Amino acid sequence: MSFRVQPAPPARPNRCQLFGPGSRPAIFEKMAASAADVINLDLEDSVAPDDKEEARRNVIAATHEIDWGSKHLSVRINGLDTPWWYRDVVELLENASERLDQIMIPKVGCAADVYAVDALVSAVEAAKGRKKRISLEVIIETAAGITHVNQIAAASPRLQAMSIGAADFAASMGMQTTGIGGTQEGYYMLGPKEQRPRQLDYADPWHWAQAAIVAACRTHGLLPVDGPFGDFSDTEGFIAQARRSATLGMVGKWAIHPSQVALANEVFTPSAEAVAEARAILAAMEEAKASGAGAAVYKGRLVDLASIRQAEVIVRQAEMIGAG
Ligand SMILES: CC(C)(COP(=O)(O)OP(=O)(O)OC[C@H]1O[C@@H](n2cnc3c(N)ncnc32)[C@H](O)[C@@H]1OP(=O)(O)O)[C@@H](O)C(=O)NCCC(=O)NCCSC(=O)C[C@H](O)C(=O)O
Ligand SMILES: [Mg+2]
Repeated sequence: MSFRVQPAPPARPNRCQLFGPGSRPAIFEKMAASAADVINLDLEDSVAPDDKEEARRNVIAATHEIDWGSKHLSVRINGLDTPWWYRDVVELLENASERLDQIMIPKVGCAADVYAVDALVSAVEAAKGRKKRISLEVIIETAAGITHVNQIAAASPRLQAMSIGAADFAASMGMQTTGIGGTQEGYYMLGPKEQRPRQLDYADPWHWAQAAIVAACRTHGLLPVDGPFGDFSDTEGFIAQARRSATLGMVGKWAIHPSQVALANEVFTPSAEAVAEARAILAAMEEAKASGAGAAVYKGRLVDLASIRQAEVIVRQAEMIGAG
């Protein structure tokens, strides 16, 4: 391993990020009452251009008036290619309460995008004497964003999390789909000619980008998060996508409808069985170490020092969520 020890990500639960339009204050209390670990009040793409100013006012008021409990309260600002983003930052940090935890930056294409927002946040934070240091989250949802994912992950000490935005990512990459996340019907493999017609084997078009995001996040100590799954009537599809993301190392997933919150929490909370197995592996490795061995056999399979690191991931996640 490099002499640079891999930094740990922020020790806070991030199993589900529930989104809601800033232009729809009627649902804010329901968002606050949800089981989501993170709340994303949106000023960007779920808010129509004519509603941008009112949405900003609604969100600022919500930081004063609503009890968000222990949730991580985040506001998605408009993209840096719009006339709104700088006023989003200035008015939020001049007027929102200290309850605001985070600003989410959409469509980040390079480290300089993060630097620009960090500079403006730092200036207004200092000018207003805000006590709580605002964290940042970025969305990787463009060709430029995935190309520069590593420099983006290292772009600011405020950065805590990085999400993939499947809808804009597909548009930016020119992917032939209007689906938001999950299985894409045109992305499949066929078996050998003589075995046809066989069921189609659907490959995963998001895998490479998700893995690149996880690698950049783990290298720089950020939380890697899967973004939206648009068809909120497709419970199985959501769970399948979330399980793939969890297996790749992501810590959570967005919910764009309240029905998705419990699904994300279930997938990203290690099961009691998984935690028990991880603890048993750690115990087996303790015995092996006591006898001077670096490797051991557990239930007929090899466990060694790498198994300790794998098991510790599961136990740490469970303990942080209070599930283990
Ligand atoms: C998707 C929705 C527009 C659906 O809203 P609605 O038709 O009201 O849903 P329901 O009738 O099923 O509502 C059932 C009850 O749930 C409440 N509700 C609805 N939405 C939310 C919510 N987000 N949080 C909490 N509660 C919610 C309703 O009020 C009903 O309550 P009750 O009457 O008391 O039973 C809507 O869900 C919505 O707007 N979702 C968020 C959309 C959003 O924020 N999109 C932006 C993120 S995704 C994106 O931007 C793409 C990404 O950037 C990328 O590029 O990939
Ligand atoms: Mg988007």
